[in-house]
Amino acid sequence: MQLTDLLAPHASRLKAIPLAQLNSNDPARARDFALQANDLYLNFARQRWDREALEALFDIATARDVSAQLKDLFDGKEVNRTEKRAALHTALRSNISNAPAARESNQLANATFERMSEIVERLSRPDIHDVVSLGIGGSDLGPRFVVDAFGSQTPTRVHFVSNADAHAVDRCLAALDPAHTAVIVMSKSFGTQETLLNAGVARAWLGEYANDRIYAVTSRPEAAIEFGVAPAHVLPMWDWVGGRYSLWSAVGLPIALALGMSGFKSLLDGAAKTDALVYSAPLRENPAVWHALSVVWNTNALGLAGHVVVPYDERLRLLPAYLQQLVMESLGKSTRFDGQKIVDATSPVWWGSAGTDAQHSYFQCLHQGNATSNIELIGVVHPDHSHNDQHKVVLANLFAQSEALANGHAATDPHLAHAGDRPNTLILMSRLNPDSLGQLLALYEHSVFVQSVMWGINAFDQFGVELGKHLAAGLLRTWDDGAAAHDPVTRALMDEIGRD
Ligand SMILES: O=P(O)(O)OC[C@H]1O[C@H](O)[C@H](O)[C@@H](O)[C@@H]1O
Repeated sequence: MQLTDLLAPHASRLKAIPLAQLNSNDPARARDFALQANDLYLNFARQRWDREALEALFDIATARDVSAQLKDLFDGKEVNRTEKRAALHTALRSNISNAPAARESNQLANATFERMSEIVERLSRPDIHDVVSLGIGGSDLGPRFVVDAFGSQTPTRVHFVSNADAHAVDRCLAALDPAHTAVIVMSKSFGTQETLLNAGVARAWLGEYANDRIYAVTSRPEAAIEFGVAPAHVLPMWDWVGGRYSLWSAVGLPIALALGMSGFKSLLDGAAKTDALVYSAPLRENPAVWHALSVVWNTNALGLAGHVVVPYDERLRLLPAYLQQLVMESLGKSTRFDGQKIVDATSPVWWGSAGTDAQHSYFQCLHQGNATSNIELIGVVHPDHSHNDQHKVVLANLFAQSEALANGHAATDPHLAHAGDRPNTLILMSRLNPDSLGQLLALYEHSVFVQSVMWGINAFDQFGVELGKHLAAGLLRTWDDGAAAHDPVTRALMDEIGRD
């Protein structure tokens, strides 16, 4: 049976009760619908659900075998069924599972960690001032986000270039000196167009320094060596780590360079704390399951097609971009494992940006537009600056927005009325540091996996990104004859650029 049908009786009951009333009728929700997950606090009381609806959701999660599937994930079973592989990103930071595949992967990860340490040390020499990381998607978004969050804690300045548009690489290199710069080419496949193009530009720019200064992280070392990377400069990736789950692997090298190995290790340790909790907690106490069920509820019971993430901390400004790939490349699918079409709606569109800036932009629409989105508000209790009064303003805004979205405001003038009933989740962390960030990111990863189980999706393939790449390659092959083989609109576009 479809989720929409299973949840429909609860949805119609709850759509008739204002969210403010749900909380005033049952004030204990404020505590009972909250969980502590190590240093993270999650509150789901402003979700438009009640105890009965939650029971139904947990029953569905039980029927869909969420606990067993989570165990399979950690044990290294072939959860990536279309590509017949494990997805063992948890083994990059935890050794919870005793399954041989998980153990073996954990050992490889530990050995790679040692090699990363050596490379970090080698690149910390005084004549290297800057390191440029070239990668895209999963080989860029995670490290870029974490390095942006904490800045460089070491003398090494780390830069990122991802886009095929060469303005990006030019702009980055123009500010650097080849005599004092190293380059890391990050590509699991070592076949990604954007990355290889930018790597070619960087290699030429490095000139005489190229041999000594190019490093690579890839699952195809032979391709990296052929490109000109010294074998000792190549760190491994494995097919059991998906790109968007790879910041815990050697793809985290830019993080290790910016934060030091100890900072990178703290990130891994934080993720391991969430792993341990998610692995052992019963469904009803499992933060990843609660989080996943809130997304499923909003999508399949309330019909919301958007999920907005607003971190009230400038350091987390790139979190929404990171989550967009993690979530939507994992769950933006409409075919089940068994090849059947999924009739239920699947992943909402995830988007967002840092608060308080977001309040002066699209919050108007969240408050008074037709409700289309679930909203996730994230706060950090203790800042790492000394402007405590200013920090209070940030937290007051976060709390106020959550209340306004949920409870609304009655007014006789309809232009001034706020309907409320905008569901939102609150996540607080005591402090933002690599450990707590690791905890948060692992929580999102596990929530994505639980959502995938609820929808019957393989969270670890991404065939949807191939068609566009394939068409672009075909266009390039026939570029000079006006892309004759393509459709009338593409031919009109080719004519248009040909006229310039
Ligand atoms: O690491 P790479 O092989 O260069 O892949 C980089 C990215 O590109 C692909 O097209 C996928 O959509 C992403 O999942 C991947 O992270």
